[in-house]
Amino acid sequence: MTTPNKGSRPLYIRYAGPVLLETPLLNKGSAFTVEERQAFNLEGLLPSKIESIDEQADRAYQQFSAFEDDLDKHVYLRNIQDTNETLYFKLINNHLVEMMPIIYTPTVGLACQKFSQIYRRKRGLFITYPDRDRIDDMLQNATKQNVKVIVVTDSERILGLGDQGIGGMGIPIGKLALYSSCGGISPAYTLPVALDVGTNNQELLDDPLYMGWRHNRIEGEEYFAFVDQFIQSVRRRWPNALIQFEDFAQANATPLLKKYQDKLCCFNDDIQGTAAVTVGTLLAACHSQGTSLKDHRVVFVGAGSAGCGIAEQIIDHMVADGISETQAISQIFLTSSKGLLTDDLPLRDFQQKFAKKKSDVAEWSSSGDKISLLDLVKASKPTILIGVSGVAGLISEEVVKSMYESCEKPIVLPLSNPTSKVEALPKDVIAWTEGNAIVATGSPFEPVDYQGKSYPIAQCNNSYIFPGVGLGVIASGATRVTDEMFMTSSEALAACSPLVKGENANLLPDLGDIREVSKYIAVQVGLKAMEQGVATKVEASVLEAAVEKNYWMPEYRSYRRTSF
Ligand SMILES: O=C([O-])CC(=O)C(=O)O
Ligand SMILES: [Mg+2]
Repeated sequence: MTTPNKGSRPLYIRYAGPVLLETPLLNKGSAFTVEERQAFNLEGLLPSKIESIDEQADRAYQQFSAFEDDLDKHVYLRNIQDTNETLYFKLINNHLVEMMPIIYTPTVGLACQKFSQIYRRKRGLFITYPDRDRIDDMLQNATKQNVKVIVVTDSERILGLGDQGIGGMGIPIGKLALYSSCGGISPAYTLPVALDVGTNNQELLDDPLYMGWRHNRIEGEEYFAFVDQFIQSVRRRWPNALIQFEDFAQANATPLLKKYQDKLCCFNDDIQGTAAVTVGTLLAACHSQGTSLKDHRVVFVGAGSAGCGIAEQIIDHMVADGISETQAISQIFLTSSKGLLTDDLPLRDFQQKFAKKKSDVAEWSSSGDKISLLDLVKASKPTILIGVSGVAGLISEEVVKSMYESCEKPIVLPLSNPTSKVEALPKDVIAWTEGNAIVATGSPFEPVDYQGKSYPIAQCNNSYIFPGVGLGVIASGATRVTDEMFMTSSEALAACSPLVKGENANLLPDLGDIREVSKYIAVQVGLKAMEQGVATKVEASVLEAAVEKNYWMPEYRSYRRTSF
């Protein structure tokens, strides 16, 4: 990576002595120079050898490699993050492919479940319901002064693991680590937030070590009023900050997005980010097959906000490809535990438009009652199958084989996270379809060997999207995140797919290339923001330069002392 950094400019700082070594954004540990050690009262506090960041990273990598257990590795890395953020990101950048599953999906899921057991040091803000009248003060206490990106969760639906109380804080921390390592947004500008509205997870409530508010979840009007208090405080403190909603339960995710989408710079990653990466993956798959998305039939396993969000974006693309919205909707089928969504079932707002007329499809049911996934696959002959249910194993051998009977090259995306929740294992899908399926998953999987051939499994995870979208928003100064900006991010991702280069290449770019991909997405998203009038218009070359300029790389800056 050769991106120029603004790192050569010295930084004027107020801290010295042990406090400087305890400030993760500023600490350089053994890399403090002789002059800095003298100027900042550090003499005697460190071993004498002055090290480079590369030497430090080599030592840290050796220590990391000595751990066998992934959660231990996670704790180790989190500890470096809380001690020296520059070194943390240097290490992650040097070993992104190996470390991403440790700092993010799937290990972060376990870290959330065990948050109170593995807790070491403070990071981010915990905003607890009983303190709701002091949120302005709490935002003043944040160690970061110039916050540009906030990832906030209320932890009610952490990955596919459900309510994790304040343990959900692991997710904003993990997502923001990717903002910095993949999206080049300096950690000085990022803030993870956990809204502690209680938990309904009895195991946590009974756990003496649980560190959150021991109370059942606040719901309804009080809940929405509390979230609004938080949002309004953020607007007062950092009016231009981008807010990413993460892992809210379905029942709240869509209303919150609808409420704030047009009023502030925000998005919901599980709805819009997941949809964008999925559509990007589908576009890449279509491109490799020489097909158009508008000619596909899509079955969803799971009909929550993520599934409906993906379905919405697929429809937008089908319409852009030239078919009517009605036609597009007729090619999309969503199933929940009650089978195919039909108009005789109780439906959430966001599910309504996808429900089929029961009278039109009643005969598809083999039981005379609900239309099961298998019934649906037999009747609708899908070419794309997407798992967003959070339930392991729902995409069965029978279902995939039945799909394969009427589709030579099925596209199968079991997307649920973490790995333990995946709807089907890639190796099974490949075997059930005699090596003919295109498979992508939400969590990382090793390539599959089938009959002497290796099949790479793309990780269709929103990490391909949100860092680039965030960088694009910041670099362009966008004030809103529109649906069209997400649509653009899908197309930009698909344009980076290496599959076109060879039969066995991966559907999505290598993680090792994710920084370049994020920059490309950022520029496209920024241009779209300008086109839509939510960012000030500049030449593309000016935006490209802004993306480069905003792209932070983990290198130490030299320090000068501010006069006191
Ligand atoms: O975190 C991930 O890997 C993807 C995601 O947003 C989710 O599953 O909630
Ligand atoms: Mg999420």
